[in-house]
Amino acid sequence: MSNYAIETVGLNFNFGNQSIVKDLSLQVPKGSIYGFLGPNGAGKTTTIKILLNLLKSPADQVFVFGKEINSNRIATLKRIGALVEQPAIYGHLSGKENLINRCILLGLKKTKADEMLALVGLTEAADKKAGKYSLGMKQRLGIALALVSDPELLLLDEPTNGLDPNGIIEIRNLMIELATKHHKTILVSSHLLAEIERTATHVGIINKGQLLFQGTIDELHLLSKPMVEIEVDQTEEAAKFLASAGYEITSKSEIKITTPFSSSTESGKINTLLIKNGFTVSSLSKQRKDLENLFLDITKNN
Ligand SMILES: Nc1ncnc2c1ncn2[C@@H]1O[C@H](COP(=O)(O)OP(=O)(O)OP(=O)(O)O)[C@@H](O)[C@H]1O
Repeated sequence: MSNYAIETVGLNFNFGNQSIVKDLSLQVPKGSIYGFLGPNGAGKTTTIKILLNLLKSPADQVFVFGKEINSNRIATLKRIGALVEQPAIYGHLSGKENLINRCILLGLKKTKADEMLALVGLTEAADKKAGKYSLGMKQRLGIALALVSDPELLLLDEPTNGLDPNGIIEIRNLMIELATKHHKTILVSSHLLAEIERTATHVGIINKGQLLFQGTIDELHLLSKPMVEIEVDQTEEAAKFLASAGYEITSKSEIKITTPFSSSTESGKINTLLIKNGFTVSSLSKQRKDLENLFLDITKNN
């Protein structure tokens, strides 16, 4: 049995003669929150639509819970809940009525509506017209609608797009709760790493339809090389001096210089060298490149 909720094997997809997804091999482990990252136009929505069989993939390139999607369409889709682009909500109906409608459509008990409202934290707003909901509440209702059928896999396409910081935190917490308490596998797309780095257990980064990185969030962290940040006076001269002493200068501003970290002893040597040569070092610290910059680097070089 496959350990992956989703596996694509060298997936290719074209719109006309434009190649949109290129040799994409995604591996989304069961139970993970998989952050599917890439800048605008990278091919995230297209891939999610392929996973939902809204766009047809070539045979034997897309597997959901180990089953080829084209030949197991209905059975597979029953196991997936999705929020792609705008949630399909009736604005003139309350949140609860929207959910009841969905329950009727799927032949489920209406009591499921209350359960879903509680799950996404909308119980108090149950009877309010959904058209009057804030953007964040609409997204949560969209997720509740996707969850009605109790799917094992949830595909969320940029669910935090346009939300304020509170809305982002609410969706983030909801995803964590769904994965940890309700054992859902979640694939969530975003163009901002910062939005999902505290939520995701795994990350796939794509640009121009190609996978540039895939691994656990810890593996991504390992890629970010540690640096030594030195706050010093006369940065221009200090940088020249360090360069002449054989140190690589990665960046320099009016107040600080950065150089790659090699060891604590080496950092100590830099400190001593600067002080002995008349510079005033006000601080020297080891820093890791933040993930957002790492993400920009990975996508920029593609
Ligand atoms: N129906 C379509 N017909 C032709 N080209 C399309 C169609 N849908 C998307 N594209 C193109 O496919 C590429 C990938 O688009 P996609 O929406 O998958 O990217 P994305 O990573 O989701 O970006 P965003 O974050 O902007 O939504 C873009 O160049 C887009 O213009």
